[in-house]
Amino acid sequence: MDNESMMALSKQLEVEFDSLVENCLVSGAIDLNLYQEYDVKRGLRDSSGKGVLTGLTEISDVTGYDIVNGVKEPADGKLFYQGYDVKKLVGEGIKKKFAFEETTYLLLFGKLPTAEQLEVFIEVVASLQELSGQFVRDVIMKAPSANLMNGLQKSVLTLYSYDSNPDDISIPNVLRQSLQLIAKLPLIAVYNYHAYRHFNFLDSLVIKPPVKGLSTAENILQMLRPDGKYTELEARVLDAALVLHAEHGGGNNSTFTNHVVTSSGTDTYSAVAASIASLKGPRHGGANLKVQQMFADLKKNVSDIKDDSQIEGYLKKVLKGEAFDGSGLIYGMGHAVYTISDPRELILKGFAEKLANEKGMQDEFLLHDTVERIAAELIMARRHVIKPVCANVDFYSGLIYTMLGIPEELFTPLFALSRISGWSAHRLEELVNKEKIIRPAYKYVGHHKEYVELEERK
Ligand SMILES: CC(=O)SCCNC(=O)CCNC(=O)[C@H](O)C(C)(C)COP(=O)(O)OP(=O)(O)OC[C@H]1O[C@@H](n2cnc3c(N)ncnc32)[C@H](O)[C@@H]1OP(=O)(O)O
Ligand SMILES: O=C([O-])CC(=O)C(=O)O
Repeated sequence: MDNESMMALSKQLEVEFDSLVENCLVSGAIDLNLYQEYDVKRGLRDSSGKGVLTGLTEISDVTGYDIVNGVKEPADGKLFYQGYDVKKLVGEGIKKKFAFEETTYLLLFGKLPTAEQLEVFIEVVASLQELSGQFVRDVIMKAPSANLMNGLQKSVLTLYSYDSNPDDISIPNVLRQSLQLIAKLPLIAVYNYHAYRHFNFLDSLVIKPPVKGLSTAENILQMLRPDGKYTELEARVLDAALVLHAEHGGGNNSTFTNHVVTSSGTDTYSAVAASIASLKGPRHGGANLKVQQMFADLKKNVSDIKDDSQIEGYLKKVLKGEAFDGSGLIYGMGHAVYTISDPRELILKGFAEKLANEKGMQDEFLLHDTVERIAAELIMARRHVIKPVCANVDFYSGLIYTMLGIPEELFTPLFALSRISGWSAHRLEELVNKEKIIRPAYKYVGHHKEYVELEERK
């Protein structure tokens, strides 16, 4: 049975299927007024859009408002990891080589490492940075997925079978597993990409091991490229991007997912695979890929990318669900917490401009800048402004990765291999505090009915 027939229904069953779809649509529709009547916090938000308080954390602080004379005012976004401003962690003028490793240490252990502690930590991670040939052959090379995030989930879930103590959720064991996954995920992502390209597009299959002494960012670039070469600027920009994606509080969808599944007492591989599943979504980390695809679509539909009115026309169609993927969303725009700005986007925009000038891609940068400006105005005009709308971390990351020669299939996996540091820190925090199982309530709004025997149903 080939893939298509395995997933396809016969013509006759297709008709039956359509009526089942109809049932789903009717049965699943809940009267929207009931949400107000029962004061349901849809999307775990209150009526002002603020997230419902569901936990406490010391790992990071994400703010989009200032309190001025006791009143909440939209403000430039701020992001602190373990109390430190993320702008400082990225490194002044991006001079640091191991900023992502330093950030991971900080997130996991709550303090900045000394030079010696960082050196030891880098060595520990490097010693775990390997995947056996057997794992690459039996797991990564088998049935590669077009969306590498599914390949990442499969690989992470299968590592459970290679662990002699997988279900132990004591802190030492979970820390060991977390460090192993942090070390291995860059390899898993790059190897999944090579396998996908080889089996689907007949590209040469080059599986290179990581090189000891290189940073995670450098190793990603050297494992990805056939000649293994990269410039210092490329490695530093990627390192900075990894720092900026590493953590974002307990409430973002993939980290909250991790808290939810961790609270059930499940194993580390299942918890991380669940977070990867969440991050893949286009309203979360998957937005970086959608932004890239949306710009490609815009260029197909707009004859002059320097003409603001044509760009506005295209974006209006996107918002109406008449262009691009029909979702009505302009990807890379909007945020659940940030209002005036996302601090990560501002830093990434700076890198994007620098790289664009170096690589002669100023037009591409200017197009992003124009879309960012017009999209914010259009979204705010359309949704009767509850709060200002800004571009988010996913808006410029794809442009940066493209300028670094990183293929779009790896955009969201790059997010995952960075965010795993934050997920791990939150999983450990959940376990250290022996939290209760997370179990919100759902109000039943259906009707109780008498059971009817099969032969009596109409
Ligand atoms: C790493 C990250 O996860 S960053 C986010 C990445 N995601 C994206 O870029 C996808 C596009 N953006 C979005 O879908 C949203 O802005 C989200 C998911 C990020 C945040 O959603 P919310 O917290 O619900 O946003 P918020 O409360 O500010 O605004 C909600 C309203 O604005 C609309 N809106 C918000 N952003 C957008 C957008 N980018 N395009 C179109 N409409 C938007 C929503 O549809 C909603 O409209 P409604 O009130 O008529 O239903
Ligand atoms: O906080 C959020 O909701 C989404 C986000 O920006 C992230 O996870 O980086």
